[in-house]
Amino acid sequence: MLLKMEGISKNYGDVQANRQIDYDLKPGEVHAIVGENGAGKTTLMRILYGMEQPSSGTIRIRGREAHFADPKDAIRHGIGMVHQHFMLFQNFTVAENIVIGQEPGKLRFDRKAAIARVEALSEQYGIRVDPRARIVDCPLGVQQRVEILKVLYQGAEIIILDEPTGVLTPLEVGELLEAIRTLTKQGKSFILISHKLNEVMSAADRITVLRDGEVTGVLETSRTSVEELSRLMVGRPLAAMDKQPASPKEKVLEVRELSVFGSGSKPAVDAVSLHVRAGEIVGIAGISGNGQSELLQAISGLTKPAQGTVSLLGTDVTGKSAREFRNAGLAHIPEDRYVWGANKAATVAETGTMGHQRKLSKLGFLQGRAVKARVSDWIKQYAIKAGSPDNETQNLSGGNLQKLIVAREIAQRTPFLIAAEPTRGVDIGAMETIHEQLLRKRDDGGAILLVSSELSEILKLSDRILVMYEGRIVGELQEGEATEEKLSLLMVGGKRNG
Ligand SMILES: Nc1ncnc2c1ncn2[C@@H]1O[C@H](COP(=O)(O)OP(=O)(O)OP(=O)(O)O)[C@@H](O)[C@H]1O
Repeated sequence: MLLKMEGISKNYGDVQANRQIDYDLKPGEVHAIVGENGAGKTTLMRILYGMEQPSSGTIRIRGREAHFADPKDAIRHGIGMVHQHFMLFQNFTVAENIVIGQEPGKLRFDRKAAIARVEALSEQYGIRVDPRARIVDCPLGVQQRVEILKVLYQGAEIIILDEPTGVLTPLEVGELLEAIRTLTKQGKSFILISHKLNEVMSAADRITVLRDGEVTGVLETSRTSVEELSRLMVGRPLAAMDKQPASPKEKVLEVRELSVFGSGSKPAVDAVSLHVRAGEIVGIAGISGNGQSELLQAISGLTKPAQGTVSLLGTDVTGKSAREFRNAGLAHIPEDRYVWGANKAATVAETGTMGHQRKLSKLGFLQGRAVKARVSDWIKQYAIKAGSPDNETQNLSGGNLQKLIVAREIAQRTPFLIAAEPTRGVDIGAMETIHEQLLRKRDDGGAILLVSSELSEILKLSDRILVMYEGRIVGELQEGEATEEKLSLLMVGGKRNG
C-alpha cells in the first residue's frame, strides 16, 4: 500500500472534525473522498499535507510511519496538493511558477533551463502548457495544469485535488479527467475531494464517504451508484424537486445598454440590455471570464458602469453605492464569499447581519438577541454546522459559510436577488435546500438573476436563460427549449441553428 492513514482523529475544542478515520491509497489509484459540508474532508487532507497535526492516529507511506511537521515534510514524502483556490503568482510565467523554490541556476535564475525543464515535464506527463505564458493570461483550466505540473516537479507521487472542477468549464473538466487517467497509467495516485458525484463516479476507482467526521463507507466505484453515495453522505434519500411554471409580473430589474470596463482595453460588458421580472428566475450561462463578474458588480453598486442605465423597481440607481442598491431592494449572494460576503474574524452572528445591519438595528444599536435568534433559525433550516452564533466565521468549513451567506441574503425578502454561484462548494443536501429556497422566493414574487457556471443548475432553476460571451448577450432561450448542448455552443461563441 502506498499510503495508509489509520485511526486518524482531530478535535478542535469540542468539535470532532475527524473520528478514527482509516483511509488508504494504492499506486496508480484514484480514491475519492465525499461527504457533506463539514464532514471532515479538508481536515483529513490538512493532516496528510502537514498543515495540521492529528490528535491521534498514524500515517504510513509505503509501510513506514511518517510524521509531517509542515507541508515541506509532506512534499519530501511525495505528497502534493492542488488547492481549490490556486496559489500561483499572477505576474510570473508558467515556467517560473512551476520551478519556484527549486529553481535551476546557482546564482541567477536560469530562465532557459527553467523553460527546458518545464517542456520536458510537460512532454513526459502529456500535460500541455506554454512555459512562457504569464499566469494572468491563462484560463483557469490552464492554471490548474500548472499547479499539477508544479507538484509533479516537486516529485509528488500522491496528488490531492481539492474540489478541482469547481471553476472549470465542461471542456476543461474533460481535459482534467483525461490528465488524471494519463498520470495514473504512469503510476501516480490521486486523492479526489469533490461534491460532484457524477464526476467522482467517472474518475475514481474507490470512494470513501465521510459523515460527521466518520467513515460511513468505502466503496468500489463499479459496484455503487450516485443514490447509494447520497444516502451514505446525507443519511436520507434526496427528493425530486417540484418546479411549477413561472408567472412573471412587473419588471424589477431593468438594465439598458450597459457597458463596463474591466482590466483590458475592450469593455468587459458591452452594451448589455436585460430585465428580470417579479416571479421569474433569469439565468446567465457563460464560461467564467466573459463579463459576468463585471456585469454583476455594476448592477449591485460595487463598480460604476462606463455607460448605460440600471433601474430597480423603476428607480434609476445607475452609479449609486452598494448601500443605495440594497436600500432600493437588492440582496446579493456574491460570487466570492471571502472577498464580498464575509469577514473571517467576525462571529457567525455578525456575518449573518453583514450588509443588513440597519434593518436589524433600533436607534442605531444592533439587536444582538434578535440577530442570534435569526441566525440560530438559519443554522437549523440550512443544517449549517456552525457551532453557536458566537463561533468565529473562520472556523466554518467553506460550504457551511456559503450556506450562511445564502440564508442571510434569501431571508432579507427583497424584491430582487442576485444569486452568483449560489451552490459553489456546498454538498448535495444543501444544494437541494438552496434550490428550494430560491424557487420559493420566486413563487413569492421575487425577481432572481442567477449566474452559475454549472449548466445543470442553470437548466434546473431558470425560467429564461441568457448566454454571455465576450461581454455580450449572444442568445436567449426559454426554459423548455434550452439544452446543455445548445447552451454550450452559444457559450463558445457558436451560432444557434434553427
Ligand atoms: N480551525 C478550526 N477550528 C474549529 N473548528 C474547525 C476548524 N477547522 C474545521 N473545523 C470544523 O471541523 C469540521 C470539519 O470541517 P472540514 O473543513 O474538514 O469539512 P469539509 O468536509 O471539508 O467541508 P466542506 O465540504 O464544506 O469543505 C467542521 O464542523 C468545521 O467547522
